[in-house]
Amino acid sequence: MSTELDHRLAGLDVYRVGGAVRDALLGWPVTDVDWVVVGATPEAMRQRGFKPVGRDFPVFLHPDSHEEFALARTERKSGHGYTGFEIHASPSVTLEEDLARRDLTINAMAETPSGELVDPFGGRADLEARVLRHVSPAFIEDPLRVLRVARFLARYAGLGFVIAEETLTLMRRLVTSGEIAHLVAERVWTETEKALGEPWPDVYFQTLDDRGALAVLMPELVADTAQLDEALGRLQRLPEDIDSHEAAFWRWARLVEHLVPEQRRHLSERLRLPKAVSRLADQAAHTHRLVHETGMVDGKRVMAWLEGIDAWRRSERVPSLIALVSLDDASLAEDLALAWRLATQILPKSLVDEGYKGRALGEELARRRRAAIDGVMETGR
Ligand SMILES: Nc1ccn([C@@H]2O[C@H](COP(=O)(O)OP(=O)(O)OP(=O)(O)O)[C@@H](O)[C@H]2O)c(=O)n1
Repeated sequence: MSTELDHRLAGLDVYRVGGAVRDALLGWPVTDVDWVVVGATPEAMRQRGFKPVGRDFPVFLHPDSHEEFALARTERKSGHGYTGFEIHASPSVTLEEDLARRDLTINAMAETPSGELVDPFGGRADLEARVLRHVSPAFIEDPLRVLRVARFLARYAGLGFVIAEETLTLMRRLVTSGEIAHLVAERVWTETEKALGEPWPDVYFQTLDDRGALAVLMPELVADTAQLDEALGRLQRLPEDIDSHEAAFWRWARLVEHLVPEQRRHLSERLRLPKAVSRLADQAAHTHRLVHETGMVDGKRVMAWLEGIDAWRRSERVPSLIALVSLDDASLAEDLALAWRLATQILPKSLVDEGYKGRALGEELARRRRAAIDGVMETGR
C-alpha cells in the first residue's frame, strides 16, 4: 500500500507496529501489517471510512487495504486469564504507552510511514543479539505470553534466538502462580496450532515443558518423558504428499500417536480440539500401532487397521497414512499399498450383479477384501 498517497491517512498520526516492523528488520517474510493511530477518536476513524471491527478493542479496518488500524491504548489486568483486561483507549495515549503494553521488545517497535524507527525498549538491539526479552514486568499480566514466547522461539530458533534469563523467570512465575491454568482451551489450541506451523515446532513444546507449562496444559504428553522426546523427533517427519495447510494437523497427530486412546480423548477434550484434528490423530495412532506393535503384520491386523482408520468410508487419507508407514518401514508400506489397491478393486456393484444383497452382500464383500489382503500379506512378507 502506498501510505503517503493514501488520503484516508492524511493528517493522522499513524505507525506501523508489531510483527511487521520486527519481521522486516529480520528479513523474515511480512504477512500482515498492523498500524497504531495516535491522538484520534473512533468517530474520526469512522468518518474517514475505516470499518470498526474490535469487540473488545478500538480496532478498524482500512476499507481498501483491509489492514488493521488500532487506536493507541493501554491495558491493565483486572482478572484471571487472557480476557481479564481493562482497556483504556483515548486520544491522550501516547505511542510509547501503547508500545509499553506489549509482550517482547522485538514486538514493541514502531515505524513512521516514512520509515523512521521508534524503538523505546531496545527491540532492535535484541533482534540483533537474537534475544526474546519482555518489555516490562507487566509481561506477567497475560499468561498467553508464555505460549507466545515459545511460539516465537519455534519460529526463529534456527536464526539463533534464545529467551532472556529474566523472561524465563517470568514465564516460570506465570506457571507456578497457577495463572497459566486460567487460559481458555481455544487460546491454547490457537497458539499451539500456529506453533505447529512454524519451522521448529518441537522447540515450542520443549520450551513449554522446560518451564513446567506443558505439565499444566497438556499433562498427557509429559506422562512419559522418553516418549515425549521421541514424539518431538517425529514432528518433522511427515508424509510427503500432504497439503501444507494440513501440516499443523499432521504434526499434532504425530505428537500424540503413541498415546493410549483414553489419553488422546482427554487431551482432545481438554483443548477442545476440532473434530478433524482428533480424527487424524486417531488415524495416526492406529497406524502407529500397526507399525510398532510386536508380532507379524498379517491380514487380520491390516483389516483391523483399515477399519480403525475408517478406510472404507473415508478413503482419501489412506495413501497419506501409508506414506506415514513408509517413513518407518518401507517394505510394509509397499505391501499395504498393494493390499489396499487390490481390496478397493472389489466393488459392491459387481457383487450385486452376482446376486448378493443385504447382509450377505456385506459379508461377502468383507470376505473377499480379507482374502485379497491375506494374499498380499502372506506372500509378500
Ligand atoms: N498477548 C499478546 C498479544 C499481542 N501482543 C502485541 O500485539 C502485536 C500483534 O500481535 P499478533 O498479531 O498476535 O502477533 P505478531 O507479533 O504480529 O506476530 P505474527 O507474526 O505471529 O502475526 C504483537 O507484536 C505484540 O506487540 C502482545 O503484546 N501480547
